[in-house]
Amino acid sequence: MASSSSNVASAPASEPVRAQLQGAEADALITSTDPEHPANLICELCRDFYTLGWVTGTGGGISIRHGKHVYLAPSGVQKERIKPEHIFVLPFAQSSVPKPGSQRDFLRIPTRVGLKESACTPLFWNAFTLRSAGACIHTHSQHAVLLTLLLGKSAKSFRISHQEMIKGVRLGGSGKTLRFFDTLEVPIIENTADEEDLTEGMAKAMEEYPNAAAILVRRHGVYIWGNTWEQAKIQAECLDYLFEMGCKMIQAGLPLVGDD
Ligand SMILES: CSCCC(=O)C(=O)COP(=O)(O)O
Ligand SMILES: [Zn+2]
Repeated sequence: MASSSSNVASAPASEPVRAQLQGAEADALITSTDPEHPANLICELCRDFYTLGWVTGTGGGISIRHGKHVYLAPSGVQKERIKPEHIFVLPFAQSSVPKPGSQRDFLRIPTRVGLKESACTPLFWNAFTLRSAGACIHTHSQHAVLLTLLLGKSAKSFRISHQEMIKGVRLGGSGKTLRFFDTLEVPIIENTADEEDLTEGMAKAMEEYPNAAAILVRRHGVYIWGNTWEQAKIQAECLDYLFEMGCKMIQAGLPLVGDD
């Protein structure tokens, strides 16, 4: 991996090219003093997620859909170090799911030379198109990964009930919040050699489990979405808590469903 893509701090800058290729419109999409602007938020949230162990070692991240655009971090970079000028912006209105790299000319600015969009782009797109999500989070949380291992190879989903934190999770990720007596179910799909090859499996699981608020990927992590970045974050926190609880309950020999 080139040093420019392994550490965003060393991404090359090129002022003459910048003048040619970076128009005011392009600048406006990623430059804002508003901390709630998606380009600023993604950087802040990635730092927070890093401290939780969700996006260490470059993997994982968050994408936010804002109006006609989708904001994404670069691939293979230290997510806790990205700056707004490294954020990619893709048009949301398009017929097909974008493959990383395919949209590179949409908003090319020199701070992104040597960088490409997150490999999770087509998976984030599943959440935007199949659930009308406003944000999608991908974590490599050890709670998610260990849970998929403790449940065993044949487990197609994680089910849990009678936990207060279930009430922070929404039906299908974007509907009404679940209630204490509801059973939460999160499908599990098998990992693939490359992130983007998970796209079809994730879409299939989302269709088979319309009430699921997330998709676990065995030995890899989880994709979680919400109507807004705030809702996606709340659900990611509640689900991660439930994944951790699930691991501990399995290890303690306690049933996950029921109140025995
Ligand atoms: C050690 S990360 C392996 C690739 C991965 O799982 C991932 O989520 C990559 O995301 P990126 O945004 O860096 O393309
Ligand atoms: Zn990943």
